[in-house]
Amino acid sequence: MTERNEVAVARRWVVKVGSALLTDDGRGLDEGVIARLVAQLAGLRQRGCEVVLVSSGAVAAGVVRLGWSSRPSALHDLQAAAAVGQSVLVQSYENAFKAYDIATAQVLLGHDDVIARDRYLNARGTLGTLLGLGVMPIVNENDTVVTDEIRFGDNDTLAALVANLIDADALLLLTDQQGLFNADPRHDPAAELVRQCDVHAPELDGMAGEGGALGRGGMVTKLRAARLAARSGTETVIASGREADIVERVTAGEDVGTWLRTGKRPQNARKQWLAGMVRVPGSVELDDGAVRVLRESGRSLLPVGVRGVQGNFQRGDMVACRDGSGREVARGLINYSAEEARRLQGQPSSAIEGILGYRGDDELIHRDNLVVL
Ligand SMILES: Nc1ncnc2c1ncn2[C@@H]1O[C@H](COP(=O)(O)OP(=O)(O)O)[C@@H](O)[C@H]1O
Ligand SMILES: N[C@@H](CCC(=O)OP(=O)(O)O)C(=O)O
Repeated sequence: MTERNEVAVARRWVVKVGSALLTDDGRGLDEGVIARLVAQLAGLRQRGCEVVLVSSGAVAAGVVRLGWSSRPSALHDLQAAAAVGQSVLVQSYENAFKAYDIATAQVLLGHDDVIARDRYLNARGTLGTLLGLGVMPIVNENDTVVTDEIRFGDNDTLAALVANLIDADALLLLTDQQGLFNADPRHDPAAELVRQCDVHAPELDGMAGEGGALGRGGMVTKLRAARLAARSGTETVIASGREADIVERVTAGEDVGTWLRTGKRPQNARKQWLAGMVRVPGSVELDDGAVRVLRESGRSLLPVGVRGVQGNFQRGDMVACRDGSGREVARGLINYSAEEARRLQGQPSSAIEGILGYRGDDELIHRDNLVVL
């Protein structure tokens, strides 16, 4: 068993492909790279893994499709290019995945979708459903509407947030270098590849440099992304998308690229992250049965087990769950507003539609979004 076994056991993957790799030295999409990548991702799926693809390349593809000679600098031109190029990009992927009988889904996310908790739950639900359906989600930033202040800019950060969102076991950042070197190899020919390191090791900060002409963030954002991904216990590997069979080799646990180790089990880390959320605008009081079920069987909280609702909160807010004596037994992200929760308390989930007039989630708080204290 190699040390990379912790990577090889990963079943849920986020694979991110950067512009530097995809875009044929700025001349548009490199269809050869896309075809090879898609073949490998189809293979990963065949081996029983779930995959979400985060792909850059919209702006570069749009610039070429519009017949422009270089990447513009004005925001609206960049957004127009992204809108045009995104169609080209997903069309290329859809064509390529079709050969493997895999349907694709375009998922465009912005900052609010992964930070605001109601949208967070929606994005999480949709991605989970797509994975369950065997579809390949292809994620990019919603470049057309984001403004400078709130854009991720680089897709490394977006990929890490997607990894948090779906509790990915591992994140693979494919770029144009073999991995993270101890200095930028473009400027230092003696630079050596870091094969593995604790993701939080401070010495990594001095090694990671800026990106090239095409990519946006360089290794700085890849390192930051690996640290973000570690919050949900996700292991990160940075590797070269130019190397043959790279996806297969990384996912099989071969010692290739740079492995940034989290050193923590996924579930614990995600729960720690949830537990660390500071704003708790309300609480629900549970009956004894619900307290027992949460404590002993780690199940979801259903409306039927709730006796009272305090405070004012929205869907997606963190809410404390208290026992009859007011002691906090758990906390989690709630699926309904305070006003709705008040109407649902004590009721069976089958009554939700009749009470609210729409069919929401069966659970008040799903067990994946619940931390028992
Ligand atoms: N320590 C380092 N090790 C490897 N690459 C580095 C390092 N520091 C900076 N880089 C640069 O980061 C670039 C990859 O990032 P980037 O251009 O943003 O690509 P992508 O589009 O794949 O995200 C590499 O081409 C490399 O020149
Ligand atoms: N959303 C942008 C990608 C931003 C970008 O270049 O990211 P990356 O190459 O991953 O650093 C696009 O599709 O053009």
